[in-house]
Amino acid sequence: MDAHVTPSRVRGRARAPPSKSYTHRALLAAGYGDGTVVSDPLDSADPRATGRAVTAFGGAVEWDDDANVARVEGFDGRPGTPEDVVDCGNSGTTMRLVTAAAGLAEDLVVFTGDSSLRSRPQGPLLDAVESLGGRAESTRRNGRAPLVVGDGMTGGTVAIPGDVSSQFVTALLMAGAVTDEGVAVELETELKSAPYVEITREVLADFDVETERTDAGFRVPGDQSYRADEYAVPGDFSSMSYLLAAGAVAAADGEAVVVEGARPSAQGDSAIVEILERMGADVDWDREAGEITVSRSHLSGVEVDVGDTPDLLPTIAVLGAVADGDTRIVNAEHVRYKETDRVSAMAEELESMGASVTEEPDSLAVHGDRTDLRGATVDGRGDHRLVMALAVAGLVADGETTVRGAEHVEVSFPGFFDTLEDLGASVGVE
Ligand SMILES: O=C(O)C1=C[C@@H](OP(=O)(O)O)[C@@H](O)[C@H](O)C1
Ligand SMILES: C=C(OP(=O)(O)O)C(=O)O
Repeated sequence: MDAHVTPSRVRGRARAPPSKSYTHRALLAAGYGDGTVVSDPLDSADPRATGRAVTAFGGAVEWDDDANVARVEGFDGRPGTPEDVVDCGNSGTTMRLVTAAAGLAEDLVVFTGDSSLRSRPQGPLLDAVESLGGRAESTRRNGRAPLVVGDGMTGGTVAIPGDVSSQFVTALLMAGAVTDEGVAVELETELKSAPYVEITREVLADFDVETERTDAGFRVPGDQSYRADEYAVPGDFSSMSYLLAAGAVAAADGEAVVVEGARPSAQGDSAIVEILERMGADVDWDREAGEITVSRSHLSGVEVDVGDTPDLLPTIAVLGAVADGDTRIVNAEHVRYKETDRVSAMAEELESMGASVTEEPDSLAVHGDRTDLRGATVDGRGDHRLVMALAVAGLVADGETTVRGAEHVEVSFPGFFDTLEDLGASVGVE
């Protein structure tokens, strides 16, 4: 599907979808336990993939949209052997988290995913599962899915790089809690995307599972049980970033966009508020009410380190294209290992809208002074975050912008285009 966006002004209130990261973890934590009602879950393609894995392991997930809950029955600690291969779709979080879970299974589990997911790195996690006593292989022996995993990982100490994906650490902590020996993760390189491990630790604590930081990384004692009758998912700051960016570049004169569902949590991507502030946006976060208000103002380029916040890169790149001066997005190499290589994908797609950019291996600079955004046909490349960020750029580009692959918002923010339209944007999806 294509989204056609023409220059428009936005205003009004919008609710952020629930957090994808918290939903994945809550569903799997509930699966490790003996049942939890997850309220306000994100019902989108990626968490659905985690739900399918929990079911394949012998649990059950009932999505009740009317009651706005997912009722999860657990698989009681150790995954059973699925009857078929498990398809993780487009979801890196699912594949990483359930690979470590499958390392606990007595038999073998086969995981696959779409072509994007089958191109993403899994090698360090496979090596970790093997060194903890399980079996984990890439069928193509290239460190990528399809994967074959199982054989009863027992736990221990494992060294792992920190600069590929924090999801490896999350996966090992979640599975490690139910191993005999527990798991100590020693980081061989600096941890990127670190706040996501804190999200994990927050969710695990809410399920009565203890974890700790160590000098070398993290540790989870073994022989623990996951327990929570209910779990409530907070709003998603990565998804909010598109709505806030829309307000900052396209709010109507004297009006604002108010984003609801913004209660503080461990999400690193709440840094979008501070980034907007530094760029000169008129933004206010009422933490108690969970509301962020933003109006249109003159933006200036800044330097942003996305080491902790890789998912904000597409949003910041678009803000940089609208701002005056240079916006330098640094510490971004790990942003290349996502659904697409988002550093070069954003560079190329923004260039086709007339932006001047400089791409380096671990950074992206957008030269606002040399940029006049014009409408163009851009390719979302099957990547939900590219689609949403480019649609925001379309609000202020000269002429019509067509974003190809609009349906991929289904991964994390199924109602994205409706929400944008409700705010007054001129968008047609067909
Ligand atoms: O654990 C998570 O929920 C996530 C961790 C991050 O990935 P990496 O740790 O691979 O950078 C992030 O990009 C992804 O969208 C969600
Ligand atoms: C990278 C992302 O997710 P995942 O790793 O789960 O595919 C994302 O949502 O931007």
